[in-house]
Amino acid sequence: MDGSITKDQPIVEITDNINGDVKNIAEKEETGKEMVPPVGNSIHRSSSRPQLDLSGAAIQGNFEERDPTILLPNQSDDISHLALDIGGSLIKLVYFSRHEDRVANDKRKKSIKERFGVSNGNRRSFPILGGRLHFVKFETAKINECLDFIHSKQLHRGENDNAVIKATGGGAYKFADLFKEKLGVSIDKEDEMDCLVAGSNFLLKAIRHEAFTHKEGRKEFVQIDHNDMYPYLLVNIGSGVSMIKVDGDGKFQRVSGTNVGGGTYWGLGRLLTKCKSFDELLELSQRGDNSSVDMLVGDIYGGLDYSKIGLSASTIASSFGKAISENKEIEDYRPEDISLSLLRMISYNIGQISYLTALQLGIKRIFFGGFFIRGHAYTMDTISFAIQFWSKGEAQAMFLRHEGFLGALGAFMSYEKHGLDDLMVHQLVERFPMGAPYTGGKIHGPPLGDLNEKISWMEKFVRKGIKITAPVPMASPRTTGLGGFEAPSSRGDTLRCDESNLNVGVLHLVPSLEVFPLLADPKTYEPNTIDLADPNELEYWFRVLSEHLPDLVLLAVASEGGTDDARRRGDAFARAFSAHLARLMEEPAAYGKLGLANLLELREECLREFNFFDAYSTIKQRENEASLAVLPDLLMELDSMNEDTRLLTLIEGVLAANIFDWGSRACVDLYHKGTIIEIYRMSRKKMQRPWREDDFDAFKERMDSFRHKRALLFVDNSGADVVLGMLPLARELLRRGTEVVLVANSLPALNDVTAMELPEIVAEAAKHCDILRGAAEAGGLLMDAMINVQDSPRKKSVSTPLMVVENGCGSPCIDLRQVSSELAALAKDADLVILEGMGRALHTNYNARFKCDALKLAMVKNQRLAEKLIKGNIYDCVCRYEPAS
Ligand SMILES: CC(C)(COP(=O)(O)O)[C@@H](O)C(=O)NCCC(=O)O
Ligand SMILES: [Mn+2]
Repeated sequence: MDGSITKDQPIVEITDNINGDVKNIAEKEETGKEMVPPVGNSIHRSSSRPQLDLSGAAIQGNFEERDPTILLPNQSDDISHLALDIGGSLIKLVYFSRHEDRVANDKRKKSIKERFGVSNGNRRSFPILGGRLHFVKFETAKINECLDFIHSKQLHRGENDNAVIKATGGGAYKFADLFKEKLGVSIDKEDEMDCLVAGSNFLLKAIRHEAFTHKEGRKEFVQIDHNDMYPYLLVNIGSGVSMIKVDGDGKFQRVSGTNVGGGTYWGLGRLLTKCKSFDELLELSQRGDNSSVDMLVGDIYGGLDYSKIGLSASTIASSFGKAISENKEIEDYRPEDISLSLLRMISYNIGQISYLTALQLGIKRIFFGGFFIRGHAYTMDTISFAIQFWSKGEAQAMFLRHEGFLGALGAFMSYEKHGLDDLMVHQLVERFPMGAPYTGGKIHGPPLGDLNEKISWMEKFVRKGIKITAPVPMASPRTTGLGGFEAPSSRGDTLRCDESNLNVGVLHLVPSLEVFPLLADPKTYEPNTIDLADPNELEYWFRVLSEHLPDLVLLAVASEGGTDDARRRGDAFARAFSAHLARLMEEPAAYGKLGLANLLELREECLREFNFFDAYSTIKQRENEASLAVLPDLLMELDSMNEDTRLLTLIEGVLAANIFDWGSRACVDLYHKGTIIEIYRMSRKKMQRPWREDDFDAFKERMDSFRHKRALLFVDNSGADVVLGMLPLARELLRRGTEVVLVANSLPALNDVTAMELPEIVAEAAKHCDILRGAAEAGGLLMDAMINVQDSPRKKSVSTPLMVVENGCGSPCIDLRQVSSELAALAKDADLVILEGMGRALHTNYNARFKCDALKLAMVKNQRLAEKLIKGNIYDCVCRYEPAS
């Protein structure tokens, strides 16, 4: 076949091309309204939940914009969107935004057509978003900032003038008049316990990585079984402490509590150390050594353990006990030591009482919440230790990532229509944009969603020479285990953009997401083949991603015309992504359980956050054109083969063409050495069997003896990968009478082909192939894309259909627990799944089991992964066939 390929095109000259090739695209604004195409009945969620009413939905503004505002004329307007928990020291806000907080008149709006030279036709090009749930906090002392924030975002605006905001906490009473006076809204007071329980139940049910244990500085997420969740003890540590036995939704009883809580720590701490804020006091404890204040077992036993009753020498015998025997005044003690001693005394006490309460009531699970904890490692370790110690290892403390927002979330849930009560894990996507959550008071993060302010804010940090790390908590303390705590490690000179240590991002509510119905066991499905728990692994992948960053920024900036504005955004993107990496390097579990797929997705999200929609658009287009030019020759050659040889050649072709991966450093280096076609040829030549993992014979046997009804082909990269690899394979399946659905990304990621780009590519390919033309017509693909196809008789098609569907994500990987409802609907009749590429077939689904036949095809383009996963080498291939399980 080598000889038959005639058209060669240079593949890359990265630096030359990036800046030279990209044309400046005129900015365009459109204000027209277009109807959103109706979503097919088969994929409509039926639900009792009072979710958004999408009937009659219409785009407001530019239809082709990425996440256009969608007007929902039939959605009742009283949908709740702000709730508060006004505590003694902090105000917590939960608010809902129905669409992205974007500047209404975004100057960067460009039509998809203009940008990528493809037609959008009347296909849906965006996910319909339910909305976003934001978590924000303010110091109560700075309530005016909170009021300003609400006002600036117009969160208090109901449709009618006498708007009501749900609120809980003492401040709901105290500040009701102020809200009326300043915002003209009434506060509807909700019971605090009701709210805490509602918030906690929601979180435990709806967020996958919500509850975790924290021992000796290590966080581990706990999978909560929704069918075996109750009863549990909820310990809410605010100023005081409440212990609530929860038996179900709305079913609970306050069973105990203690007046020694967060207020005690802060109050005593303020008196004893002169600290000005709770966070300052907590910060101080990081550098403390409590042994100078506390009386330890070793102090009593001459440095020895009291081993007979299981007490090590470093166990605290009496908090502050040393102060009685020494002739010292308060000034003689270090405030750091006092703060740590206080923190340990109070945390330990709460842990002990909680355990005794749980024991008395026969409760196995204890969850801790409340803003006292603040994601502070030392506090959590102390509570965990107390429970571990007193239960002799039988019980363990669990913490909640949204610990401080239970009340506010519960208040939100108390609106009659909130749309949350029934939401399920797969319909929520948590994202971590820079500066989220916004924090008022002492620390000013960038206001959410305002890109310009966000960039200026980051630039300010850099000018001051301060390192930014992304939101969330402090470094883990060094502890020595049972009772023997060493001094907690200091946070060094790193200033976080959010000192308040919140482990929460923005919750995207996407009602249209579904669990992929062909997963054999969704409960045990784990989409991260590499879970990065091994620190060496973590460090390696962090380095790879950091090293990739400069090239990516160049591409991203070029894709936006290389303007000053693009450069500024590129810079901010690089800083933001590096900050996330630094944050996660320090605390890998900060954003939930971390896998490689999460990191790769975070990078794409971060690009989008800074308005880089498709950094690889030019490369994708060039490679598509080059590959389409040689496709007719390839198809001719395939047609000259017999069926047996053809199937093998096709699988070889898919594996060979998977080499075109702009996310792999090794491959990008390779592209400097030849044209697309040269590299494709070279790659094919190397395709000697057996491949490192080679189930081809089993697959072939199945294909020879069984005709699948419908195959889902999860496609990967643009250019040769899809055009010379997956399309010819799709054609073969069609030829054998199997319906084919090409499953592609909803949003761009690296050089992956998107669902929006595919019809055009298929149409181009169909010009040279009757099978593809008939199938694409039958699948409704050519309605708008085929306008250029000449001489195509418009008779009613009887061919096996070829369809395209978006997968619901914008990542180089795929988490099959959250796919588009369209894909889920089409999957119901499918009996073959083909996953292609490293991201989807290896990083995420190498170990996934399916209810139907599955084929996983990928070239491994990373030496380390090759060694680890298949005990092979870079450019080795995987052809893993697994019959239905
Ligand atoms: C991002 C990718 C998963 C994309 O691979 P693909 O799915 O396109 O085959 C892959 O390029 C990757 O894992 N890159 C790691 C970085 C590197 O090896 O340089
Ligand atoms: Mn890819």
